[in-house]
Formats: sequence, C-alpha cells, structure tokens
Amino acid sequence: MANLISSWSNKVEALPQSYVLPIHERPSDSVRIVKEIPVIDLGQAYGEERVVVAQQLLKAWEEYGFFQVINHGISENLMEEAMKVYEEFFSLPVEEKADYAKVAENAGCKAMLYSNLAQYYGTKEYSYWRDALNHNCDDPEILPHNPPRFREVIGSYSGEVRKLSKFILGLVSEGLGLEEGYFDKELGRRMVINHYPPCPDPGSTLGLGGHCDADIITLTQQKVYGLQILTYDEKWIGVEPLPNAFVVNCGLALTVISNGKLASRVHRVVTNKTQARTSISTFILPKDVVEPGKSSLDDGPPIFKSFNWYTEFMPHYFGFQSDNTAALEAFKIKA
Ligand SMILES: O=C(O)CCC(=O)C(=O)O
Ligand SMILES: [Fe+2]
Repeated sequence: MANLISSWSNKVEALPQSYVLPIHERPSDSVRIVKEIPVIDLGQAYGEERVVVAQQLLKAWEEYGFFQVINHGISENLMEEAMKVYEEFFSLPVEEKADYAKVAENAGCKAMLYSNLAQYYGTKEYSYWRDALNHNCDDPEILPHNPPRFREVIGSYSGEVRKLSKFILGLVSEGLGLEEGYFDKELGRRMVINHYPPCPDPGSTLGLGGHCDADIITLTQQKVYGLQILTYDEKWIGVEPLPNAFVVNCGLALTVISNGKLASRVHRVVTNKTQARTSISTFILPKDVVEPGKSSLDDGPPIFKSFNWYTEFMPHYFGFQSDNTAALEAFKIKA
C-alpha cells in the first residue's frame, strides 16, 4: 500500500529525513511571486483577433513556457466542483482509498494513487512532499465512487477540458503554420491530481522537483500558490494563482512538433506550512509517433527524428528521473 503522506503528515512535527533534500535542490526564500505570466483572453479568439491570440500564445511560451487562459468556456461552478471533489477524495480515510493505492498490482493502471513513485518525477534518493491520484479519462468505471459526485463531476470536467485543449491546440497549430487539422486526431489524455499536504519544513523540501512535462500540453487548475517556473536566465519565479484560470504549459512532445521553436520549461512545486494544495493537471498526450510537423512557415530542416513516444521516448525520459531537461537530446538529428 502506497505510504500516502496525507495519512500521517498531521501527526509529525519535524520533516522526516527522507524528505530533506540536498542543499542545492532546496527552494530559496527569495523567489518572487509574479503576475507576469501572460494571461490570455480566449474570448477574443473567435473573431478577427484569432490570429493575434495565436501569436500571443506562442510568444508567451517562447518567453516563459507557460501562459494562463481566462474566458475559456469552462464554468466557474464546474471548476470549483472538480476541485472540491478531489479535495474530498484526498481527505477520505486511508482505507477508503486503499483500492487506488495498490499501484504495484495496478500496473498499466487506469487509476492509481501514490506518493513519490520514482517513475513519476520521483527519485530513489529522497522523496518529494506530494501524493498524487493519476487516472485516465475515457472510462468512468475506473473513477472512484466516493465522494458520490465524483464520477458525474469529473466526467463533465474532463470532457470540458478536452474541448478546451482542442481549442488551444487549434490556435497553436495555426500559429505554427502546421497543416490544417494537425491536432484533430484523437489524442491521449491523463489526469494527475497532485495533493501537497501542509509541510512542517517547506524550506528543506519540495512538493515536486524541477522537471519538464513530456506531453504536448498540460492544463492545470490551481487555487493555492506553489508552482514555480525556471526562467531563461535561470531564476525561479512563482505563479500567482488566478481564480478560474488554467495554467497551460508546453511539453517536450510539442518542442519536437514545433521543430524546437517552443521549448518546454522546467517547473517545480514548493510546499507551505499551513495550507494543503491540490492541483488538477490534464496531460494531452501524443498518439504514438512524434516528429516535427510540416509548417507552411519556412522553417529549415527538421532538427528532431521521428520516434515512438511511448516505447522509445518515455522509458528514456523516466531514466532521467527528476532532471529530465536533456531528455530530447538523444532524439536530435546530428548535424
Ligand atoms: O502542482 C502543480 O501545480 C504542477 C504539477 C506538475 O508540474 C506536474 O504534475 O507535472
Ligand atoms: Fe509538470
């Protein structure tokens, strides 16, 4: 049974040794919490301004690897309900969640609950301060039925986020000059709900270490501060949560598809002493083969090979554990 932090964290006064990070990995106190991560109004993307919005998205990604979207069409009420349902799930007694925590037996897993699994941005040397529920989105039968509204709320939420992701990818594809309908094929999706309980010593640990996401794009809903991004000049900045917005970042698969134009940025999560933080991330995954898309903009030759994302890339990516920023190097075409 996964040793969920949330099942014992309120009983400890000191941070257990296995969560104490080496000094160079600990978060510093001086990180600024900023409002500068571009906020993009998707309501503008229906009319003549569509081209402008597409350019705003790409520019934000070039600068930060992240943007936030508002007026995205998902109701405030559904977003709140989804957050509530997941928070309630994490606060259930551990026995209630036991079926989802049998990660080992659940290999190939449709829904699983774990803490610091080495292959999911974990490490073997020390642990990060997070629990996570990871589930697919296509089969409601695999979702928890406690809290009782879980399946209904998350079923609707996941459908709405799917639509939103298609809309954003439509804009991205236009901005990159990819052939029409480039992202129209049915892509994979997975939801990861990270839960970071209040932590006795936030200065000595992280909720999640620095990493790039491997997918095409990730859409994250957050309420409590904790997400930090590494800027081009190697400084960490904190993303101030914006109510009812989604934070959207570019994953490594999109770096390949955009032929290196869009870089995936390193990010991490810090903890705090008083408030649990729950974030809901939907990962939009490629089909199988990933390669630079043909662009109508004159781009020069492809810099990446074509490769199978699941069988070739993912084992390689997980091999990097928490430091996976260089995972794409092996898939570059050597000059
Ligand atoms: O908790 C967050 O805000 C981000 C989580 C994250 O980066 C991830 O699950 O890949
Ligand atoms: Fe991430």
